[in-house]
Amino acid sequence: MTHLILSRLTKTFGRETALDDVSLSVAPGERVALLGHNGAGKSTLMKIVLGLIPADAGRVEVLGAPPGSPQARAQVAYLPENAAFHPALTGEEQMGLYLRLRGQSPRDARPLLDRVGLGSAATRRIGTYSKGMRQRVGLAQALIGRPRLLILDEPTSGLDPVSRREFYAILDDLAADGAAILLSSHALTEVEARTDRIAILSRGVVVADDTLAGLRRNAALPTRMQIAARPGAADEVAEALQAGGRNGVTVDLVCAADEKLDRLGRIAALGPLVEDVEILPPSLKDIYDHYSRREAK
Ligand SMILES: Nc1ncnc2c1ncn2[C@@H]1O[C@H](COP(=O)(O)OP(=O)(O)OP(=O)(O)O)[C@@H](O)[C@H]1O
Repeated sequence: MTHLILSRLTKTFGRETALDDVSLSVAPGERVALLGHNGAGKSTLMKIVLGLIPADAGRVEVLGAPPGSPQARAQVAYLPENAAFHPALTGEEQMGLYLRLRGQSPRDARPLLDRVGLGSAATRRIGTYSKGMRQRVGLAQALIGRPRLLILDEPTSGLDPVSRREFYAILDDLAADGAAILLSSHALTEVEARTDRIAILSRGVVVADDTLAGLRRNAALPTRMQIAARPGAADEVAEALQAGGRNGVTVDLVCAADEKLDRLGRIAALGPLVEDVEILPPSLKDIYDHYSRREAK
């Protein structure tokens, strides 16, 4: 069973179309990133999945049940963008509170905090935690009751690369245990690490839904090459390759994705005139901009 199915979802607020014919699914064990600019519709989509607001049209299935139904709620966890905790409570006390609210023993607080790497800070007040640590409290809270679908709203924004990696490592374990994960973000650089699929929302429309490799391939953006010429040979190299840019001994070349091998062949044919070649593939930002600029289909 696919854990989350959205089919032809539409939601408007007055004259504002927040979601326009959105279809998306997340299978067990899959980590899907939902990317989009401010106002693209990410939070609206999540609120519909959680059953907090209704869609105008379309179908939503959360673990085979309607969103917000007791069956769905029992198996769905949510981490809001700015999860707030009581600063005077320790991590353990705060988790104990959440556990009691879910009808579970507060004794489970410690193992949950251990799981997100907060075991050693469990008895410290949350007011003294860093942003990364507070995000982990949020994740620990989301893990209560072994949810099968996790909805995480910008969980990695503001985290440093190490915290982000550790966060993804926890998500890896959850996915390996069969949970489906949908997380939102503004930036491809933040989710590139370890998600299985990336869906890009632009003005309420899904403009791309693919693996990062697939997005890269389909965007077919130009590749840059920096060719280090032998001292004194830059002009000759630039001319032979009909390259525009030149910076000292380095010749810059921009070519279409499908011309890359041909260009490399020509560079290799220059033999000793060339000392080195650096290939700079399109950046994640270039790829994201390519899709998010694309008009709705
Ligand atoms: N309750 C509401 N009333 C009116 N308009 C709303 C409401 N909620 C969302 N919108 C509008 O719907 C659109 C999508 O908003 P949404 O919050 O889903 O975007 P988002 O992708 O989550 O943005 P952000 O990254 O800034 O959180 C926006 O144009 C927003 O102004």
